[in-house]
Amino acid sequence: MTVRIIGAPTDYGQDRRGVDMGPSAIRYAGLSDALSSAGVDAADAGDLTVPRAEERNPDARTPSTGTAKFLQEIEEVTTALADRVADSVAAGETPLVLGGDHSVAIGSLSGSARDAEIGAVWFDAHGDYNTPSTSPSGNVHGMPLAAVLGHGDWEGVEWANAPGLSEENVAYVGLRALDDSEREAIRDSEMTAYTMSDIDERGITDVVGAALTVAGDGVDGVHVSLDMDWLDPTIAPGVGTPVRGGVTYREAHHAMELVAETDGVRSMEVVEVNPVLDESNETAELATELVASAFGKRIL
Ligand SMILES: NC(=[NH2+])NCCC[C@H](N)C(=O)O
Ligand SMILES: [Mn+2]
Ligand SMILES: [Mn+2]
Repeated sequence: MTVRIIGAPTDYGQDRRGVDMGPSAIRYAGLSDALSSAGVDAADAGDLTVPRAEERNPDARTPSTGTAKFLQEIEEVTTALADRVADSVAAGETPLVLGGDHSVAIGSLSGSARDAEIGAVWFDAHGDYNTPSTSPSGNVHGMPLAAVLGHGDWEGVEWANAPGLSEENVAYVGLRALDDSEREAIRDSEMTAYTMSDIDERGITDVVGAALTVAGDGVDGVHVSLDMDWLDPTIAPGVGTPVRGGVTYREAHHAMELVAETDGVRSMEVVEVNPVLDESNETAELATELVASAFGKRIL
């Protein structure tokens, strides 16, 4: 199996600078070697070209509601990313996107879903199901799932919609921080949502197994989206929107080991690593380890 590494060094989806350095931090943590030790061929396509915010639209950082900040920039980045991801899948590879903030998922998912039906497992503290009118922050990293599914204001926004992904094949794992409107929208949707409480009650093995089944049901493949704030901030401090009560080190590894066992992984992304907020690159190192587990690395 060839894993095609695609860096997406963008921070346009949120307010805390530095997450654009995520791809460097993850490579520096030894991603290629970790993938080789998992037994896959790693081919690094380098980074997408992302224009600096300072050159573009500095005023757009002013907090606002009723909007989606840097939407023009995000459209440019994610449409370029979608092409790279689609090309990689078409070449028989498995693309691995390195964020960047979670807005990159718009590109990963629409690229992976081009000419195909896919499912998605969303490992995240957050629902990322806001629309410009429901978002409390205007940050697009809180909206990518709504965008690709065409929910609310995102309906008919062609560059952002991924018609090959339907709600029935989306499963969240580890939710614990939802905005009120988001909570309602997720309940009303056809998506399956496993919260941290479900993990407490059923255990990680059961929950991840169920999520993979939902995502993989009747589709051509599954996209795995790993937001590093899914983990507890004590082990993954280098993220912009940390939330207490996340999964442990072992739960995370075991979840990724289960991902590797499915065989159906079509594409993956690891996002929200912010080296500026990190402690000696430990979040990037953990991201690297988890990716290796997701691609088959085993203890014995
Ligand atoms: N990918 C993330 N870290 N998303 C955090 C989203 C936080 C909040 N729900 C918002 O929409 O602003
Ligand atoms: Mn998150
Ligand atoms: Mn997220």
